[in-house]
Amino acid sequence: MPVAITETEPRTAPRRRGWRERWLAFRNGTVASTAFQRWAAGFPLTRGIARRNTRALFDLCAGFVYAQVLFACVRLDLFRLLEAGPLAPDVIARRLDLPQERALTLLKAAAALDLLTRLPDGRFGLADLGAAMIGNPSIAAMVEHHTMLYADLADPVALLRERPERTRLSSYWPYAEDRAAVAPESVAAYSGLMAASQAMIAGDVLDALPLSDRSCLMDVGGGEGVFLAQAARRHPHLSLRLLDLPPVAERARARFESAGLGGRVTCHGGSFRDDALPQGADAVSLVRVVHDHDDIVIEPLLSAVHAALPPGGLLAIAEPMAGTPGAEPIGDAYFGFYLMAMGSGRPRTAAELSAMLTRAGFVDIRERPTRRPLLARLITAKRA
Ligand SMILES: CC(C)=CCC/C(C)=C/CC/C(C)=C/C=C/C(C)=C/C=C/C=C(C)/C=C/C=C(C)/C=C/C=C(C)/C=C/CC(C)(C)O
Ligand SMILES: C[S@@+](CC[C@H](N)C(=O)[O-])C[C@H]1O[C@@H](n2cnc3c(N)ncnc32)[C@H](O)[C@@H]1O
Repeated sequence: MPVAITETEPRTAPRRRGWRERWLAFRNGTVASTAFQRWAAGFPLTRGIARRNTRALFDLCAGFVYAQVLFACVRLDLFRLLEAGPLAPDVIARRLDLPQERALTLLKAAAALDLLTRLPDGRFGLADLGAAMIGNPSIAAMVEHHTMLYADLADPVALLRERPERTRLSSYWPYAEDRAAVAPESVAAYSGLMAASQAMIAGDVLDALPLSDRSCLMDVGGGEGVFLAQAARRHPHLSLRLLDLPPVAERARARFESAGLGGRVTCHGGSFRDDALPQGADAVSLVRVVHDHDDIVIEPLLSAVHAALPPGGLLAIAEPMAGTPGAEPIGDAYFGFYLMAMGSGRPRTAAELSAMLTRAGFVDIRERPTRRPLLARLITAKRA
């Protein structure tokens, strides 16, 4: 069921501000006091909250360590080693070429993080999170990719203060650097990563996206075409178009040919910043594209999509969004800092996207719930 998009940003009613601020000042002063912290950690009615807060703050301090435990598991291919079943620590140590006590340190850390489980006989096997890594190999690719992100975030204050000309991530995503042309060799890495990780979201988005009454879908910034290939299989009546930078569109063309879909998809190489959009589609998708770009790029793009659609034409925006209930750190913290390091774009709330769509002339703007909104949410809009 589509749902109305409402403002999720906190609003403070001016009349209540004085009361709220006084309460916050009292609360913060109390929580900051070490005497109160000690008391609350012992008092039966506050003990649970105090322990949760201590743990939450500790987890924030330790996040990098936890991430590096996962990174070591990925680098050593530990999850695949355990796919066939649990193994004893000395066997694992030999297979990973690690000293026994170091292997045990890793195994115990991974078990503490719910990646592995330790059986009563001392062997280690996959737990839920480790098993999920096997089913989604693109998570491992993201974990490897994070070495670049963490290098850029080594001095977060410098990143916040200055806008560096170049970062590891801006070189990785060359279109973020606003270069006139993007070379074929510079798109292979990011296109491959996007094609792999698209597998995690295409199904969720297509489950929620009504396409049965459409005849032609154009995926703008469609990468290597993984999203369109899934759309093609679900909707045999649809004709399909993909627009991406020329070297990416070329990779998509090759992928469609080898999947036997060459006859159904037209690939256009061009830039949505500089070139007119191809005409003729009655549905357009922007999957993980809007958040990559600043408003100065997205506002004209939405107007161009509006102009390229016929009356009643459908636009779909799918991406992780800021302010997603239960996933706030993914939008505002992870993608906020990721995109800042990349030097282009920002995570937007559904309400912000909705306002941008209204300004571009779209109507009937609604959110269509997806299975895993933390990975991708979907907003559709129509040309009147
Ligand atoms: C079997 C029985 C009886 C009981 C089991 C109980 C049960 C129901 C357990 C649940 C088990 C289960 C189904 C677990 C599933 C877990 C899943 C699916 C986990 C998925 C995790 C996904 C992750 C961690 C995704 C990470 C994605 C990242 C880091 C994406 C980064 C994206 C980037 C950097 C994109 C860049 C593009 C740009 C530039 C911003 O546009
Ligand atoms: C983050 S990727 C998303 C790819 C794909 N939609 C997905 O979700 O897997 C953004 C895509 O937009 C493309 N792109 C960036 N700037 C572009 C431009 N000016 N014109 C056309 N495509 C562009 C990139 O080449 C890349 O394929």
